[in-house]
Amino acid sequence: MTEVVIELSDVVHDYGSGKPALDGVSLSVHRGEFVAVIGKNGSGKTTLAKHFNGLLRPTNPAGRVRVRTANGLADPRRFKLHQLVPSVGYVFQNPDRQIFHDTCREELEFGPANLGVDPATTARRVSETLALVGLAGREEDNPVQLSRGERQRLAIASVLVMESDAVVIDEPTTGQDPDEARLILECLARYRSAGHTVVIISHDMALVAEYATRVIAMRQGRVLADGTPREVFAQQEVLRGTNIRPPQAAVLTAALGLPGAITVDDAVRELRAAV
Ligand SMILES: Nc1ncnc2c1ncn2[C@@H]1O[C@H](COP(=O)(O)OP(=O)(O)OP(=O)(O)O)[C@@H](O)[C@H]1O
Repeated sequence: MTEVVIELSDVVHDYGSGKPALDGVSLSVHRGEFVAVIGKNGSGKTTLAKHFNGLLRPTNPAGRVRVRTANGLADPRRFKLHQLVPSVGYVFQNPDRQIFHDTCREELEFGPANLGVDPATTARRVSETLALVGLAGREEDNPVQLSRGERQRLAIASVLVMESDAVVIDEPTTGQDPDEARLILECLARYRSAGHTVVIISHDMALVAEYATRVIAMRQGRVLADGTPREVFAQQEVLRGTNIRPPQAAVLTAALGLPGAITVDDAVRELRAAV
């Protein structure tokens, strides 16, 4: 296992309703993982993710969060939010609504400038990040000229450009067509290949199966299952009642008594091997 970048221990979060949105969650995220947090609406995914960068804090005295900083693992409470950006970046749901500038370049310069990154490094990062998200050469375009999917990728790029160790993205593909959704996941996979950790919240099980290295399934504020996509989607009995639908390939091969294939390619391979 690589080093821990985010660690939660016995985290409870109660917004005040008396029924905690997180109910005793302990887990560690390691460097280089591509984690997908899944679960039905209201299961606590966003509340969990907001603990990863100190946006929310445990409401129980025993709850503890630590994130990797330049000086090792530390409690986010010791830092102002912007001081944690080098450790964990966060992309909110509907980041499209957070585009403010007149050009793609300015949109991407904003974060590094706030962090005090020098102009030459910022310029290099802006062009590299635009290339990473498939928007090379679009520096001077006005974001309103971009397609819906391109705007989503620009909004994600505005966080990736800060080169946080880990990036947490709440529902990166919601509202996107399948091709665009795949492009977005490809961008995140490339970001991960460059040595970063990626955590997404997603309802798209086929893409989760294909891109995530680890799946955390949530139910009523607790971790219901945690493992590789293959391990988690094989637990169809456990997932029943959560409205998490494993990818079709997993359902098909399970019904045929073949061990957990989770992508169409896997299923074809397993079926060929079985006949
Ligand atoms: N700011 C808040 N104030 C009060 N209750 C909240 C708040 N945010 C979330 N909740 C409640 O906490 C629970 C978990 O919500 P959360 O948004 O973490 O779930 P989720 O799995 O991310 O849902 P979704 O898939 O709909 O985004 C829900 O019952 C929700 O109503």
